[in-house]
Amino acid sequence: MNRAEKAALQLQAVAVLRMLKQTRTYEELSDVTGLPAGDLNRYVNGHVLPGTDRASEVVESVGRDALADELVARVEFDHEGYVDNSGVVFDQSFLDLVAPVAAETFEFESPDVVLTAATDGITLGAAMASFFDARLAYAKKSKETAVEEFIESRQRLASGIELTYYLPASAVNAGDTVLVVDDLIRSGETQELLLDIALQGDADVTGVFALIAVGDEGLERAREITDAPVGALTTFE
Ligand SMILES: O=P(O)(O)OC[C@H]1O[C@H](OP(=O)(O)OP(=O)(O)O)[C@H](O)[C@@H]1O
Ligand SMILES: Nc1ncnc2[nH]cnc12
Repeated sequence: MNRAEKAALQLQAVAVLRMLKQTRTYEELSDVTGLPAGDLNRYVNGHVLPGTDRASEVVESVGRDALADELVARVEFDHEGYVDNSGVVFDQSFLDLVAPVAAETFEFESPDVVLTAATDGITLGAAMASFFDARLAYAKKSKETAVEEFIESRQRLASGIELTYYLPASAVNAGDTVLVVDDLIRSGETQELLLDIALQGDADVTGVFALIAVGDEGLERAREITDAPVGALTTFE
C-alpha cells in the first residue's frame, strides 16, 4: 500500500466510525469495534488517525448486516406505514458506505450510467455513480428547461393518476450499461418507469438496487422486467 492508499483507508475507517457513532455512545462503539473508547473519541474527532491495521479491520467489518442495522435505526414509519427516510437520504457519507457493500452483495457489474428518480434517489445515485466512476442520470417528474429531447415514460397508477418521468435524451447512449437505483421501492411503479426509460434508450440494464424495499411487490415487479440482479439492502414487511 502506498502512502495515498494508506491515507484513503484511514479516512474511510474514520467515515465508518463517524457513521456508527451517530447512533451510539463511545462505550457502545467500543463494544461494536473492540477498540478502546478513548481511542475512538480521538479518531471520530479527527485528532488522530487509526493505524492501517485497525483501519482495515474497521472497514472490513462494516458489511451488509452492519449497514442494514444502521438503516433500520435511521428510518421511521408513520401510522399508515409510510417511511420517513430523510435520516438516510440526507446523509451522503452514510450512502457512500452503502455503495461498495451493495456492489459486492449483489455482484453488480460496473455500469456506464447509474439511473435514478428525482428526488430522493439522487443522493444514493450520486454515491453509487461515484463508487463505480460512472455517470449519474436522474429522471424527473417535470421537463428540465432548455432541454429539447427527452425519453419519457408514463404510467397510470392504481389511483388513476398518471405519472410521467422525463430524462434528457443525451443522458443515456445506446449500448450503455445502466444500473437502476432508488432509495425506496414499494409498488415498483417507479422502477418500472426507469427500466422502461433505459429500454427506450437502448441501454443494457445490469441491475436494480434499492436501499429499502417495503414488502416484496416492487422487487418482484422489477424481476419480471429484467434478468439482471435485483436487490434491496433491507426489506420491511
Ligand atoms: O415503488 P414505488 O411505489 O414506485 O415507490 C417508490 C418511489 O416513491 C418515492 O418517491 P416519490 O414518488 O415519493 O418522489 P420523491 O422522491 O420526489 O419524494 C421513492 O423515492 C421512490 O422513487
Ligand atoms: N415514503 C414512502 N413510504 C412508503 N411507501 C412509499 N411510496 C412512495 N413513497 C413512500
